[in-house]
Amino acid sequence: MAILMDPSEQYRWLFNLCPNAILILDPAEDRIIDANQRAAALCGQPVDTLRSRPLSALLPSALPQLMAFLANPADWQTRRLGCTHASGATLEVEMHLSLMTLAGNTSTPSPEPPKGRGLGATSACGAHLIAILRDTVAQPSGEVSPGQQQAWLGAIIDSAMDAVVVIDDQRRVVLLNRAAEAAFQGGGDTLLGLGLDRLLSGRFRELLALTLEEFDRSNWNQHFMWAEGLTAFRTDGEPFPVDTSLAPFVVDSQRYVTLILRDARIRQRAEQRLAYLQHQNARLQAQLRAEVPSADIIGQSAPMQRLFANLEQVADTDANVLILGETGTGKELIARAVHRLSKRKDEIMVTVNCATLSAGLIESELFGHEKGAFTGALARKLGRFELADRGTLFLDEIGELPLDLQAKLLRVLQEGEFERVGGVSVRKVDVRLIAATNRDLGQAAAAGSFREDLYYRLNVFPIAVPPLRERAGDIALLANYFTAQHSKKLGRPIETISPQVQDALAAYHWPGNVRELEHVIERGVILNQGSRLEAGDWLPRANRVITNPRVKTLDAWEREHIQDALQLTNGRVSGPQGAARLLGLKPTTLDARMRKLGIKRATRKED
Ligand SMILES: Nc1ncnc2c1ncn2[C@@H]1O[C@H](COP(=O)(O)OP(=O)(O)OP(=O)(O)O)[C@@H](O)[C@H]1O
Repeated sequence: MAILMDPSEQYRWLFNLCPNAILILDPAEDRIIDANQRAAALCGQPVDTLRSRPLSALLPSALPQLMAFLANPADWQTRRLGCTHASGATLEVEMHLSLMTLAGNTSTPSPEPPKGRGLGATSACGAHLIAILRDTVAQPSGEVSPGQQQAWLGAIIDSAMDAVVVIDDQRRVVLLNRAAEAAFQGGGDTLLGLGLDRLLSGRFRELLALTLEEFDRSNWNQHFMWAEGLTAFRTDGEPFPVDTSLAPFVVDSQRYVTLILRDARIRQRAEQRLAYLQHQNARLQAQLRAEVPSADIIGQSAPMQRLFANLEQVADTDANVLILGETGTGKELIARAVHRLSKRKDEIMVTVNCATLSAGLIESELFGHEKGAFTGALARKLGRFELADRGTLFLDEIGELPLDLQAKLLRVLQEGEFERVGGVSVRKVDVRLIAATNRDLGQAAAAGSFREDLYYRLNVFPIAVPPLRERAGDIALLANYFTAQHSKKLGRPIETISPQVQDALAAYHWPGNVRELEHVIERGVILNQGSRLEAGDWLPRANRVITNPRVKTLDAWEREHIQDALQLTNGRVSGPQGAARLLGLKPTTLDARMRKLGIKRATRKED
């Protein structure tokens, strides 16, 4: 550790740092002139008290020896003698004496002894003695002298991996550790006293100036600043990137700032590693999902057979796929099947539900953001496009994507390029897009709420998933499939479904499609006692008959239907007793619908 101080301060500092107890004695006046911290600790008295004590009280047995020394300094050897502690106890110490003239020269021993005899004669020639005491008894454990503490602190600062630099309020370097010497490639002799500005980039200097102003405003009270992405220069002018913390402190009314400089390349490497791990994590999660046997796609009806044929045709091309269909018809299941049957099956499939992300978040979710791009962007984040690189991105409910993001999405589809939020560099990805919606996108495009060019780009290969009511033949198949699944899961011995149940299921309109059917069957399995699934209150009631469809818009009908469901569930939206389950919708989808239709949630406490 290198340090810059004025000479008298430096003397005091070194004096106190010395691991031996030092006393400056005036034998003629029989008094102790000065003592260091170690001497104070050894004698058990503060320095000020020691200074006023007669030395005959502190070193009674030493007086004859002192006189002998003054008579013939050449004879002096290190002596063992007793020293009195504040408590009255006698300590065993070794004493080494040197002669000090008033001019400050020391001699050990002096070749020319002072003239005269005795204490008075010594004083007359203006000589003082330096007595170095070393206690010969081991230091009791745990007791650390201030000098030792200073030495330790110096060693600790030197062992820090980060560069530590202390500057005064003129920005001159007054202390630096070994790491700082290595970082700046200069020793204490070059750097101490140097204006630190010479080693900082313009931006760093500005930051330092602003920080000092800030410290001034806070009256130099403890305050901490942190900045990243700065540049400092080695003494040979070579730049290096740093992150830094700045902390002010005051000693004897002098103001200082400690700068801890960390090589920013360490952080940058850690960030790259984090990005890689995020990517790996997403990839492994996707693999895990793919390994969980996903529900087979059940369907023997003619529309489903046509769908399967289309799906196989498009899967191993890289064409974008648009899956259309009412809610709960199995669009996500189809999207997974397209990915599984494609060349990208060993890569990740990343899913984003555009309806569940707030308008403010969706851009950074899709495209990522740079650190500090907006309030709360504390770290760089990869977007779903980057995570899906080389794999598939499934954009569910794409009809809900805000218009401004539709333009950005179009650019990725056309050029495979985008920028992170708050970023300037263009990123390239290789992503296959599968999108799904239950809205009529063609109509939305005609009405201007969806970009026409994007619609055409997505609509290259549309797959329409038929609603359950158009494939009545699949209802029994699906009912058997879900009964077997849920019986197994719930440990029920159900093997068949009664004809009444089959009839009721076939007669129902299934507005919530397959999801609704699955939930109904699950309820039936829970309530059923025997080995055959029997009819009961759990079956859906007869369909609502729309007597005069022209008096109500579809939205009004939907609003009323959702409100009915909410009334039945006491306003509860999600969970097993929630309206979403009753309607065969995902809670997030129901939430989005309610927002769109202006239906307010009564309470949120249970969700
Ligand atoms: N043909 C099918 N065979 C077996 N299970 C199916 C089938 N179709 C749908 N399901 C099941 O129905 C539920 C709803 O399916 P999915 O989430 O794929 O529908 P969706 O059309 O994407 O719904 P939403 O429009 O609400 O996003 C899932 O549990 C799914 O496994």
